[in-house]
Amino acid sequence: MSKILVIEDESAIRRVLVKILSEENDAYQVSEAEDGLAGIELIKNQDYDLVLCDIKMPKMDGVEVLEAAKKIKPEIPFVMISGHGDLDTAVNTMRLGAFDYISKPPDLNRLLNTVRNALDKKELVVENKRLKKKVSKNYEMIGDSEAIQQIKDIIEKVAPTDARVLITGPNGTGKELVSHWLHQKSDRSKGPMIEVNCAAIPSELIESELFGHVKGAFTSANKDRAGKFEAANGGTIFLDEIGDMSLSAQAKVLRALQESRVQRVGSDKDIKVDVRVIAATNKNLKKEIEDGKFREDLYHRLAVILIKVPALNDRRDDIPLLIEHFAGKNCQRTRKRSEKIL
Ligand SMILES: Nc1ncnc2c1ncn2[C@@H]1O[C@H](COP(=O)(O)OP(=O)(O)OP(=O)(O)O)[C@@H](O)[C@H]1O
Repeated sequence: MSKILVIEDESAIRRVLVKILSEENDAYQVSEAEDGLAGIELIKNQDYDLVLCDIKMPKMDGVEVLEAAKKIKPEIPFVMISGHGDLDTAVNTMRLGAFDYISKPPDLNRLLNTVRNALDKKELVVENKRLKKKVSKNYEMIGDSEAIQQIKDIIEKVAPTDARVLITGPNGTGKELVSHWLHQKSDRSKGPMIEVNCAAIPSELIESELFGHVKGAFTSANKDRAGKFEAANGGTIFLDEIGDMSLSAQAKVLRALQESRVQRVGSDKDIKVDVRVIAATNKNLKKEIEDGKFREDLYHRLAVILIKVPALNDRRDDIPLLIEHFAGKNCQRTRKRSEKIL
């Protein structure tokens, strides 16, 4: 069922619109308001999937209705109805967030197409929200221990800055989870989050993977290819297991960090990139530096903020919560009833 509201002060046009829409589809449930004030009251109290709104009306005009509705229910698409003298205003309302406009007298085909498109868009917006919620649920960080609280506090403080972060801790302790939240809570969250597992890529391929290559740079390079740094432009790159990166790749990453530029393998052309770097490792990088396996200058560039995720052994209070969480998830997946275990 799609709930549509028609706000129009000219009763003849309002009646025509309500009739056309109600007869077009049984799933359209159409309500009407005879002016902007009555319309905005209905929008406040009901959930509409679409509003058709006249521009020129007494008391509160269509632009004011649109602006007020965007503040309280921004997800509702608006289709503006424009008369003779207000076509320019109709075009301008698109900048204020209107989905589209139709002219009076309404052309049947255009009206129905616009209504269908607007309803589709609403569905997509709602679906998108639902999926985002689901994704963030999958990334929920469980734990009440002081260590986890501190990590959450640091994430809140550091995420909105562009500071580089090095996350250390044993395998499986949630380093990737921390990197996810650093990205999600940053201004870059609308940009890409590109993850590279440096340990999983053979050392001879890592440079091409990170920085891309040009055709002919090596035997299998049969076309130009962008690397992960370019793909992460405007967002975040997560270099997981950075302690396993070769020294020559480390040198190139260092240059990328210092100059915010990369060069594809086989090319000497600089490409500017705007990328926030988050790295993680389960290795003791200080020890790796002593052994000559990790560059000290790179360490200092990466560890502007250092987040240490402790092993579960050092935060045993979190174990029952994690057991409940994973058991519950498993029950959901297998559609079994979850029971309290501990
Ligand atoms: N505190 C937590 N709350 C909920 N799930 C967690 C938590 N810590 C870890 N997990 C889950 O455990 C799994 C491993 O976590 P994650 O990949 O973040 O660890 P990691 O430290 O990056 O591991 P690795 O060193 O192997 O890359 C993931 O499925 C993650 O969602």
